[in-house]
Amino acid sequence: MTADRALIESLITDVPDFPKPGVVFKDITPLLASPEGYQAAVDAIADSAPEKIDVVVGMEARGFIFAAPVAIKLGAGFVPVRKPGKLPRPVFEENFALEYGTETLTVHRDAIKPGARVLVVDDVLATGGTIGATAQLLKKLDVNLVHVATVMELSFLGGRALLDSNGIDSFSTIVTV
Ligand SMILES: O=P(O)(O)OC[C@H]1O[C@H](OP(=O)(O)OP(=O)(O)O)[C@H](O)[C@@H]1O
Ligand SMILES: Nc1ncnc2[nH]cnc12
Repeated sequence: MTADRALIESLITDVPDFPKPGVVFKDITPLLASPEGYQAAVDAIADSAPEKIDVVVGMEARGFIFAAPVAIKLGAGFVPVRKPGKLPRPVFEENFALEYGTETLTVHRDAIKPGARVLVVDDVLATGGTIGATAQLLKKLDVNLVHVATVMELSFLGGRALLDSNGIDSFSTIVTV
């Protein structure tokens, strides 16, 4: 394990039974509060991009925290995928299930030019519902989803299967538990 990966892993804290009994919540706030840890996570995600990226997509809310600095670092644009009722112009939307409930994600219908090379960034891959729904939104926008990167993967929840079924063949994560 590299020193950066060990640092990042050490700064993510388990919180049992949040937001409901039986869920072990991975709290990234200590990582964000560490200048070295946060920088290392942003650098590792930016380095994971396999080719030139036009647009980095981040999902509300924790995805924004990593996706926006990665976009700046790559010289790319940033496009938010948001929860319902937040984007002011016409949207595409997708409903899905996650570890502790159900959710809907939306994106502006004209957010990204067709064919643009897109990197999707989020904090956690758990069931894969969030990334799967985002991939469906990006299909509607007819863009080229080049790579998906997260800070952490909860491998016991099997999210990779949903990535596969959504045609995502390029995925990386910094920490796997
Ligand atoms: O792989 P999945 O099962 O979809 O879970 C991962 C998602 O869950 C969390 O978001 P959450 O919906 O809790 O919202 P937040 O970012 O606003 O905290 C996390 O930030 C990921 O986006
Ligand atoms: N266990 C977990 N910890 C943090 N974020 C999550 N998103 C989905 N499951 C999660």
